[in-house]
Amino acid sequence: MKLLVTGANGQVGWELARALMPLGEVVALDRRRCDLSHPETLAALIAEQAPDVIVNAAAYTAVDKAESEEALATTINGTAPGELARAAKAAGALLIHYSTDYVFDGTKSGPYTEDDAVAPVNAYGRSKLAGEVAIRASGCDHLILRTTWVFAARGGNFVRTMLRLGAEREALRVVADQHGAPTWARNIADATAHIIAGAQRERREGAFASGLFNLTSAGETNWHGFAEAVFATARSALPELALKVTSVEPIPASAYPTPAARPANSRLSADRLAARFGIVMPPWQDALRRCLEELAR
Ligand SMILES: NC(=O)C1=CN([C@@H]2O[C@H](COP(=O)(O)OP(=O)(O)OC[C@H]3O[C@@H](n4cnc5c(N)ncnc54)[C@H](OP(=O)(O)O)[C@@H]3O)[C@@H](O)[C@H]2O)C=CC1
Ligand SMILES: Cc1cn([C@H]2C[C@H](O)[C@@H](COP(=O)(O)OP(=O)(O)O[C@H]3O[C@@H](C)C(=O)[C@@H](O)[C@H]3O)O2)c(=O)[nH]c1=O
Ligand SMILES: [Mg+2]
Repeated sequence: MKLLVTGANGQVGWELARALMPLGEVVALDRRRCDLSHPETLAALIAEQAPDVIVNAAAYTAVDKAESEEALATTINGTAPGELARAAKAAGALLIHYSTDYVFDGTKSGPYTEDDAVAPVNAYGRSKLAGEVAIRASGCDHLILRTTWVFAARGGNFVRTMLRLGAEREALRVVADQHGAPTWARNIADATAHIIAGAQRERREGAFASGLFNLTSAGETNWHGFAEAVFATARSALPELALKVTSVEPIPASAYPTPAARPANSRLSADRLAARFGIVMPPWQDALRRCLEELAR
């Protein structure tokens, strides 16, 4: 089996290059070799590579910047996945694509299921929704995996931002009225490998159906709770990191103005993924500890 990964230098893309190895030949392309801001180049690239599976881990993920660059974000997150999907259809390949909790407005009280209505409140969310719609319209075999609050030992993410700020400042203020589940890129990649193996088995048996699945850590918190857990875990897992921070104040989002609005509820139900692929993701606290232990090494 030949698997083509886009966004090879991203949090998830980096982990995929390792996690997919047991499944076959992995060709992991970074932005330089596969640029989603030029969707018109993708059909030829896929035809030439002739993969059995395409895993699209490339995305425009700068949520605040997307407010002033919505056209570019939409090209990368909307138009390009549509082109990959049409190329996947032509090649008879399976497309795995990642989406986000930010397709929701966050007004639901419980966890969102895959059947809940979408209503993005920011440009990034609209661009990611455009990608989902374009993929569905292509008719290729696909699985769209919605994840949330991704972190990893490398790359840009909230954990690394908190470790940097916590080493610089004594007091931090962090939003406490946005709720979700931090998800480790490694767990996403490992789950993806398991999902691909299951999906390819289904496709061989003629039992495959394309679909949408939530893929997030078990448990929930808010950004303030996550920040406090980062510092508590770092104090034991990363003792050599001199943390200055002594106060982490919980604040409402209204006291932390940002260009992009963010949903208050980002919690996603994990039931559909468990039922189809038998995957139960670990609690976010366990993933955080393992990630920080890795940072220490
Ligand atoms: N990060 C998060 O919190 C969440 C992410 N997701 C989704 O999960 C998926 C993986 O995200 P994640 O790994 O966290 O994101 P990252 O931001 O860590 O990685 C995204 C990668 O995409 C690459 N990229 C950006 N623009 C282009 C382009 N024009 N052409 C090709 N590659 C490009 C970046 O390249 P470069 O390294 O050169 O900048 C980067 O390597 C995405 O679909 C994202 O929308 C969903 C929920 C939460
Ligand atoms: C740095 C900082 C952030 N915050 C707040 C801002 C925001 O509400 C929250 C998280 O900030 P971030 O900018 O890290 O989060 P953000 O970039 O919005 O994260 C999102 O990224 C995209 C790609 C997704 O798909 C989402 O699932 C989600 O992970 O923390 C504070 O309250 N205090 C701080 O010091
Ligand atoms: Mg961000």
